[in-house]
Amino acid sequence: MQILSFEDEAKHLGFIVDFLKVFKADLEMKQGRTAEGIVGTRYEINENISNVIDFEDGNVMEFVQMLPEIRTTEMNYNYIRTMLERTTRMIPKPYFGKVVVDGEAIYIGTGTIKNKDNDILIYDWRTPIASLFYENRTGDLSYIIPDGSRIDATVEQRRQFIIADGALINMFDSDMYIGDEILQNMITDSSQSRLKNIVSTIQQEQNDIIRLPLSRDTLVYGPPGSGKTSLAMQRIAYLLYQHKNTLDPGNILLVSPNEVFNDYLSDVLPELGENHVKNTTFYRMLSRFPYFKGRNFEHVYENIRRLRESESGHAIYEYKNSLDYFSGLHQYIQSLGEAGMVFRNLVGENGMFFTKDALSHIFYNELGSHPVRRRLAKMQERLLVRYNEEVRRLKDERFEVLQETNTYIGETEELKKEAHEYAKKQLKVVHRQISLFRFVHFEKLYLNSIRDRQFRNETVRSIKENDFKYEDIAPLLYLYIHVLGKTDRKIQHVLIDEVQDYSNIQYYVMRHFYHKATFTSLGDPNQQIHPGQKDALVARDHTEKRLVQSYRSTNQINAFLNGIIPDSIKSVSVDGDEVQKVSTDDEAEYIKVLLEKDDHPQVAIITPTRAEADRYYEILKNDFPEIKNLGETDTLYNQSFIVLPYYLSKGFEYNTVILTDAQNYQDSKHILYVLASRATRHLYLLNP
Ligand SMILES: Nc1ncnc2c1ncn2[C@@H]1O[C@H](COP(=O)(O)OP(=O)(O)OP(=O)(O)O)[C@@H](O)[C@H]1O
Repeated sequence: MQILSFEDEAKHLGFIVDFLKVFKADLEMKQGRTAEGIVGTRYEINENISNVIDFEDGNVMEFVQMLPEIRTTEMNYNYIRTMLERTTRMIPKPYFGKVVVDGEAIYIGTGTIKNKDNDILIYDWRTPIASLFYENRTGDLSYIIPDGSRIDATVEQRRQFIIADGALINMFDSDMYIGDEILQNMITDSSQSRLKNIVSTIQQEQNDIIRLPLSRDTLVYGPPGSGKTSLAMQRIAYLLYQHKNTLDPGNILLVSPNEVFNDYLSDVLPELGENHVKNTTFYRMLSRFPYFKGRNFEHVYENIRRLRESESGHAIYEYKNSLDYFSGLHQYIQSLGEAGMVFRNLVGENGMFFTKDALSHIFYNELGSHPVRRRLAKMQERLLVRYNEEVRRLKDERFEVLQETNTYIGETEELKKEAHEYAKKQLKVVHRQISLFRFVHFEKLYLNSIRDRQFRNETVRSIKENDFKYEDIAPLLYLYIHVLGKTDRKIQHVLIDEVQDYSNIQYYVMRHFYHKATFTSLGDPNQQIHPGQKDALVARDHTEKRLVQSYRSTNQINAFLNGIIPDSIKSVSVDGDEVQKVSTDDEAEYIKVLLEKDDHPQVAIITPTRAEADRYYEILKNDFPEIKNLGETDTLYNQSFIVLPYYLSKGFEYNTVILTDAQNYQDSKHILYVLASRATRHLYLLNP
């Protein structure tokens, strides 16, 4: 094998950059021409055809004949646009890696580029053969092609490149990640935002997970900084590439603890283009069902705060999230076909429309042979028929009254309209109850599922006050989804980040609702910051993977983390300052002096309460005008200087982290662990 020197590689890069530039110019020209073509065809259609479509004349046929041509031109246009976007993006950095496989050089970048003869000049990192690069070693290896078969290959060389503005800066022949300079540079580069595109330094254990088949559920556990969120993103890009004919971004859902991921995704994965992957939170699932509109549910943040700040509330929280309650709820749902379904009276402005007993009679006696969800659907149909009859009856009745009292003559149509409006108004509430299935009393069903009397009474009280707790969301959704058979069939893959923060019942709500989807769930049991204890996740038929290495924080910070939870992290990072434990009477003053003295590119001041975050913000905002007080529903993620209460820090990463009043976490080692692991370079604990 001939080993290319730096000069040879620089020459090759020059050739590729020139090729891309010419390719780009060519695409721009084609784009112009295709756009003109589309405009021209549309013009022709507008001028000659659509104005006078005439079946006799035959120009409909002419139009139909033009359709494939229009479609091909538009597809062509879209293809050119995608290629142009890709080429423009790749000119400054066409590739980042190379493997020489059985004598052939394979250059790897963020998209595939071919020349006119269809030779591949650059391989997309998601192609099967590019997988060899991420094995991080040379020798006899193999990779898997889409039909599932394994191809043996001898990797003779593995090379990484640092390229900027189309010029070769450096290159490394590397077959081990230890001493991987590019990875080290990336880890220590604090100038970047939280989530970087890690495509050029994906590690072997991460690569294995990214490339797991779509058809199986996967559960990934790994310590803070092991790249779980990053690899969730890369996995999305990978799956979309692998299944480009059957999967589009709209078929993938990312469930994360906060709302910021849409911004990340388009920033981090430019290869996804403009197409957006859907992102949701568990809480936001509620808004999919208008049944729950008008009910006030506690947010997860309020829930954590309430439980941390008060002695009470823990027992009921734990009860409702327990496997015991969940299995009871499930059995209860199974038995509803036989007995126990609860209905509401349907009452309009003018009195009773349908009693709950009558509804129950229909459900159990008239429709008793059908499955529950079918019965309810049929009941809804029948109720709507009854509603229409009643509207008609009320309208006629009203029309008569209006006619008798009306002093003008000849306005029958207007009177009919007025009577109709009146009738609909009388039954507006009833119509809403029917169409939203509010004739089923889900709150009552929920209460009946709570066997513990005291918890049941407590729940009755909070429901009466329209003060639903966070832990009420999952059982209510579970009931609603099961009883009515509601599912989302569009989503084919769900990625749950921070899965340790969900209880079994929450997890199964998602499993059942997205029942066509397979799941990749990622988390870390050591990072559960919710104060309530819960049973471990019971996930069936999962491929379970564990990550061990952590790429975020300095060795000193990782050592500190291992001090909190022994042997939890394997550090592959760099050395930095010692973790600072500071005793001070005036924490705010200490922070001011600290931040004025040195340049800290990104700082997060993490406080034990919301009130404290507000207080620090007030104290610091004059001296540091760029400071931002992070709110509970903010979606920003790349602020250089923020103050935030601890429960909002999940998933963030900051160059410098300052924990105020750190003695607050003395008895909550998991929280301290999460907070300390947000720091990449500098960690200060004030009054620990
Ligand atoms: N292979 C890699 N190459 C370079 N950087 C990496 C790699 N894997 C992870 N990182 C970096 O490590 C940091 C942590 O990654 P990420 O946030 O994905 O970890 P996580 O496991 O989700 O952490 P946490 O559990 O604390 O939320 C990020 O800055 C990420 O860019």
